[in-house]
Order: sequence, then C-alpha cells, then structure tokens
Amino acid sequence: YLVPALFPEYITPILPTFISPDAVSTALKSRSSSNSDTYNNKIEQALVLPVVDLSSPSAALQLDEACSTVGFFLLVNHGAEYTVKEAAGTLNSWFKWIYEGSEEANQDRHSVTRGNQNYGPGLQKPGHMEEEGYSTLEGVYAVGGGRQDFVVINPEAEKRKKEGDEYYASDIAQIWYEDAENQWPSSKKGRVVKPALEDHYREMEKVSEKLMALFAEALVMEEAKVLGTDVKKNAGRELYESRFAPLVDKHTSNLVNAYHADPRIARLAPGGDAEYRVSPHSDTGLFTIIGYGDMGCEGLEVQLGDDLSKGWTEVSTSFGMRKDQPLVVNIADSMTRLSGGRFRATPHRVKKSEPNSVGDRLAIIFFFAARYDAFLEPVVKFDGGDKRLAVRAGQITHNYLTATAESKRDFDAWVETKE
Ligand SMILES: O=C(O)CCC(=O)C(=O)O
Ligand SMILES: [Fe+2]
Repeated sequence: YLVPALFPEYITPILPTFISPDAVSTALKSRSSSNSDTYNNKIEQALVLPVVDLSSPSAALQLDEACSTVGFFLLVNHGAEYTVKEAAGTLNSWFKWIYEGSEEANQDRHSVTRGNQNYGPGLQKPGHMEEEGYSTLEGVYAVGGGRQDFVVINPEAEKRKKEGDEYYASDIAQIWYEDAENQWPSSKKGRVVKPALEDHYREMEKVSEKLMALFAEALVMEEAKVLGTDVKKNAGRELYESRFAPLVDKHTSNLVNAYHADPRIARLAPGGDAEYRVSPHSDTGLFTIIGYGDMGCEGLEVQLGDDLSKGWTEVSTSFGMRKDQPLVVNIADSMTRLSGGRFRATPHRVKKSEPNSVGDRLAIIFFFAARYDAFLEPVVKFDGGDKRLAVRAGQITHNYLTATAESKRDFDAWVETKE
C-alpha cells in the first residue's frame, strides 16, 4: 500500500523551514526501511504509557513530564468513564451488525457513509480517506486496511449555523461547516448511536477543557523554572483564561469513530491489505483523546526521541484490563506550537493486523482542535527551540488539509485580511 501524498502548495510559504515534500518523502522512506526491521526484530518491551491522573494534586507535573518526553499518556479519573463505555459498547455492536450485511444494515451503512464512501459530516470530500493522504508536521496521514470511519462533528454546529452565527455561517467557515448536519443511522438497531455519541462528544469537550487548564498550569510551572522565578499564584488560571479559553470556545473538533473489522471478515472492506492501518503521522489539532474497544490500542506504535531513524515502539495495551476506562491522549501539532515546542507531537502509526489476529478494533478518536481563526503562537516566554512561524489554526487542521484548492485560497485570502 503506497501512501499517496498530497503536498499542498500553501505549506511552502507558511512553513518555510519546517516541512517540504522532500523532507516528508525522505522521512517516509527511512521509516519504511526501518519498519521491516521493527517487524522482524520486534522490540520486546512494549511501552507502558505514563499516567496522568486528573484527581491527583500533581496532575500538572505528570502532564508536563509525559508531554515533554513521550507525547502520549494514559488519562485516568477524567470524568467521562460512563460515555466511553457506552460509546464503545454501542459502536461495537452496531459496526459488527453492519458487517454482517443484512438488508437493513446496508441501509444504515449507506446513510452514514453516503454510498459507502467513508464520508462524514464536516469532512468535505467523499472518499478522501480511501484515496488520499495529507501531510502533517511529522508524516503523511492516510488510513487503509479497510478502516470504516463514522465521523461526528459538534452537535451544536448545525443549529448555530442556521441561526446565522457568522463563525459557522460565513463563506470561509464552510471548510468546516458546509456540511454541519451529522448523519445518524436510521435503523432500529442504529438508533442508539446518536444519543451515545452526542453525549460522548460533550464529555470529550469537558475533558478537553480540563486538560487545557492543566496544560496552562504545566507551562507556567516550566516557564518559572526556566526563568528562575516563583510560580505566581493563579498564574496558570490566568494563562488559561487569557490565552487558551479564547482559542477553543468554538473549537473545530471531530469525533472519528474508527472501526477495523476482524481480519477474518475484513475482506468485506475495501483496501483490506494495506501496509498500515494508519500511516506514520502526527495529528494536526491541539491533542487527541482516544477511547478503545475490546482490542485496546493493538497495533499502535510510536516514534520516540528526535531521531526519525530510531524506529518504532509498540504501545502496551495492558491498560485494557483496567476497569476505570482510561483514555489515551496524544499531543498534536497545534499544541507543539502553543507550548513553544515543549510538548511533543509524537509520530505514530497503526501497523497492519496480523493475519491470525482475531477481533474487531475500535478507536473512538476525539481530535480536539482550536477555532479555525485562532492564532497559534507560543504562549510562554522561554525558548523551547520551536521557531515555527505563527499560523491560523485552521491552516493546519484536518478539514483545511482535505479541502479543495479553491476553498484554501479563499481561506488564506481571508487570513491575510486578519493579520
Ligand atoms: O487507532 C489508533 O490507535 C490511532 C489512530 C490515529 O492515530 C489517527 O487516526 O490519527
Ligand atoms: Fe493519529
């Protein structure tokens, strides 16, 4: 499976020192040669993710430590335990039923994937995931292996757009909100999907808000350490309120419910023998929160350290035994920028399933992304070594990267009027 790369021409002017088509293809080549090594000489020790416990007084420290090193962590005591379990249970049985292929199931399949195109609201081009990749800061995002995505955008967006809220209704907003109405299953069996996922989406918003506040705490702590000053009382809260809250009050997050059918029935899905289930990439938003089904994060691998040739480390899925519904969180490109490079958008991939593996793999992925008009620049004074130019969040998020050239031109022209 070759990852077809799209290298939008906008990247060169905006990020001159940062990413180029050549750099990406070189990185991909060195990765695919190290892949086979990784597959053959499997790194015995799977990575046990660091834990961030939202109920702990040292949560900010835990967060800083995890995000400045691994870039991935396990989030516990997050408050969304109920909807994680509900969403996973509901989606597992619904997707499985769709794969069984009854006539009624096919109707659902068509209504949610719009002709079986892996198409969801807020993602503007039918079939974009089967045929395209797009370059993120650390690789090319493309999914294969017959992954079925059922995408949910902000359940409030359609209403706000109809009410004429300019943020949703303006011409340039249509990259995110052209298609703001979520398409829900219509079958009797599928009717439970809507309430479960709307609830889960709202819980993920709450968890994200808590995390943003904690990121602010972590950054003021680190800043004080670097500058040799004391952390001022309420400094974290103030940073959150002045800089972070305004970036995300109208976030553009997508909830992507990603399903890989049991390899024994996956021949029903297109592209079932892709090289990767998800190609090596970093995510584009602020951070990503993932709840997994029964198979846990099976196949997920991360690239640790700064040297791209270091190869891949499998993420231990042992947390699947825990009863408290831990969530996997990873830093994404926009947060790397905000944090002046301190928090690491770690490249990751999902390798293809072993021929003899059994079971469906479900990932309920909340891509938390800033408002499209948010200006992303470091919010702390210390020199974290990240010299990337500031950019509007919308210019690096998923929808922009998959939008038409014309929409991108319109958006970029609008951005210029705002600078
Ligand atoms: O399914 C997973 O474990 C991760 C998926 C992923 O990285 C993505 O879709 O961005
Ligand atoms: Fe990802």
